Amino acid sequence: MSIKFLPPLRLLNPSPPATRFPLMNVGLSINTRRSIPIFSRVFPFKFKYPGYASQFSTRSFRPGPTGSRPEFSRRTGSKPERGEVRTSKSLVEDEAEISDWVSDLRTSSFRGRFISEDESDSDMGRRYGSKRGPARDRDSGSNRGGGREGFSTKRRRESDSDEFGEPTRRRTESTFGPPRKNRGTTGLQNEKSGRGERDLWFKRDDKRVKGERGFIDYDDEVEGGEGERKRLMRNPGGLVNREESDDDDGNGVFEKNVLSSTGLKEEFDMKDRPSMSTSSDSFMSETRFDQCSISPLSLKGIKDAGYEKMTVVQAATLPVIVKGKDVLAKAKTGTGKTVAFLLPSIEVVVKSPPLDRDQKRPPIIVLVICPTRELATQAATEANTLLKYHPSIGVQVVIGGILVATPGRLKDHIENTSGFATRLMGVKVLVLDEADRLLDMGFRKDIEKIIAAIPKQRQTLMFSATVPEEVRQICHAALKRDHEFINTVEEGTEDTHSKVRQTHVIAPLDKQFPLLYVILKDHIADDPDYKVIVFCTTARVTGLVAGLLGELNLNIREIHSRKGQAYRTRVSDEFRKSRGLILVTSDVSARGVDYPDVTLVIQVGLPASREQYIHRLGRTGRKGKEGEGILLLAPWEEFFLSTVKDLPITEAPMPSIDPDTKKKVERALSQLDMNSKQTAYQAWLGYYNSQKKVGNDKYRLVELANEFSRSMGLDTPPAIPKLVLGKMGLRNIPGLRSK
Ligand SMILES: Nc1ncnc2c1ncn2[C@@H]1O[C@H](COP(=O)(O)OP(=O)(O)OP(=O)(O)O)[C@@H](O)[C@H]1O
Repeated sequence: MSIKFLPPLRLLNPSPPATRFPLMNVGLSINTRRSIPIFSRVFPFKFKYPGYASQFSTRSFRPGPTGSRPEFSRRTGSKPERGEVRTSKSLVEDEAEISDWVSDLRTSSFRGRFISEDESDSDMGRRYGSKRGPARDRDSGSNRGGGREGFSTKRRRESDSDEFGEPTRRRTESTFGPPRKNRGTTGLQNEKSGRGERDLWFKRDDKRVKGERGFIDYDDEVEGGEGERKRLMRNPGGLVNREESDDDDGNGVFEKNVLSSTGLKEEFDMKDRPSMSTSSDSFMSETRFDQCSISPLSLKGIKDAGYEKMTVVQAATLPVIVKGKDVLAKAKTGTGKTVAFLLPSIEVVVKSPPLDRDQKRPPIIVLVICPTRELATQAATEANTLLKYHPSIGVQVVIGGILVATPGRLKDHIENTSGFATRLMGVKVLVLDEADRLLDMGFRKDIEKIIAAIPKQRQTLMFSATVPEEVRQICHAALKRDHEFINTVEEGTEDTHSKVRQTHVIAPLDKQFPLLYVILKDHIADDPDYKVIVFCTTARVTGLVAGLLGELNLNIREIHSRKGQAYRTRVSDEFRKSRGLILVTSDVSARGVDYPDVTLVIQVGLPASREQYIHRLGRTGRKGKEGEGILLLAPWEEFFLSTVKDLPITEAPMPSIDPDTKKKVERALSQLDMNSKQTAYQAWLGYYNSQKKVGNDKYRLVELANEFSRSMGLDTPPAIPKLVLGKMGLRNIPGLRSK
């Protein structure tokens, strides 16, 4: 598989000097934990280590009206505070499902042209002495920031990874205004926490001003099926589901090259790390982008995107990242993490010395890894937005690029594409988006390979809405020891948004289809502008539920691995723009997908993990909006609630199912074709077989599967191929029929 580089855009003019970062006023409480290996501690107000003391002013923090704690508890290193290494359960299908959503992005929308011009004419080049010649890692050869440990040194049980699907982001349109291109202002500008703000002071003390130029080159590929395959090899129970999604483990490779920017940048130091006001759900800071040391051309792109103020995670991480620190950042869903890692990464490209224009293979300077192709696409789209004006700055020399990729294909290229490994030697910034997902067993081997293929001397950024303890324990594999853990989720508050009401309904399987119908009907009656996502456990079960709801005349769309790329892209776009629609989906849509204004998220059946519950729920209540989440479980799945007991999930009053509704649902079920029930049954069995708490007792598992079969209106459970039963370890279990 080869990577084709499309002609990049031309840069026209050097950019004027960037503004510095004088003041950062963030409107939210942030926990920034500074951690140092061995002495991992939380220093909410006081920074014990001299290196940081110099960065933070001794000014007292002004507490917010809530009198809350300070922000930025910072931790360096990732020594676990407590708690065991949580095992992760291997599964299953859907993370590779998204693979082909984005083929349209191979089109010219991302293409530009590259015209190399004589740099000597560049005003910037004259003034700031930009060098020509091959890009090089200025810091190569040393690892001043501290060592990184290999995965092998970390404890983690390999047998059970507990996540299985991560979707993607897409953000062509914002809930806060017209499509990005036309947006002038956004509602976000008005979304202040209003609760006790504190100032963040920054001081520029290393006043290096440089010319910069960049070349963005982007190759987005299908997510790594390989890692998933390996994972499933270890977990035969997952094979059934994986087989469901094998068909979309796309081989498509598409790319764009965007010639990026030149900007003049003054480096800044953060003098003070101020406190934030404490609205646990306000995600906006008081800091405007134009107060920051960002190249003016990026600022123009930001303005066009309708962004004026930074979100809290952006304000919290930018000053640390631009100082060159490794960062592990945790911020709630839908709070702008993508821009948080892209913006400073772009600045690194912009600052890099120019390449010899004859260089055929410009190095990759920033490597962004996302678990799914869709997420990679969204990140690239966001990068494109931020880089919108960079092509006009007239840079004549390509100096390097940004590559957004999924782990599997990236690994393939490292192994099979000639010259690719050399290009990777230019990597200065590695970003792991959805870091916890990328570090779990499904991807870890690929990530190890990738990390081995890029320079040790680099900056690494990891972002996610969930950072479980085991990730903190293994993150040294990628991060320097003195990295900072920036947690924007205030300690003592939930990982979910308080504006999202969460309830659970416990009902036996035979009641679940009618209940789902009643819940949806009620919601539609309440809110004519409804926009609902229904998450199901596997692709096949998703197909079945979609079929059923369609038979019941609800306005539904479905997205899962069994649907082709063009269909998914179309449905995804439609759902993004529409109201009055229900999206029935598997976990391909669980992480990162940026659908605006989702009013309700329903999760049917056991979520693969606590993290997966949080990410799925995070499809609603984005950018500070309200939302609702309902978790529909069978009584034997109730144990899951203990894994999310810190979240405010209350018991919902049991909706009543009248006899007519019951009959209507039964009739609709009887209309569904037998094949969809058979495949759903098999997939259901595979999914729960891989869920330790359910799958450990095979006899009980089969009883439950047959209960599910009856809930679909079948008197006799469908027969399953012997081979599949063997792989699942279910041969000779009473109650199963084989063929
Ligand atoms: N400073 C900003 N002002 C206004 N909107 C912003 C800003 N930064 C990002 N956004 C928008 O906020 C939305 C959510 O951003 P993003 O998808 O990056 O969130 P996230 O934190 O990565 O979510 P998830 O955890 O679900 O992946 C996007 O539509 C994005 O365009």
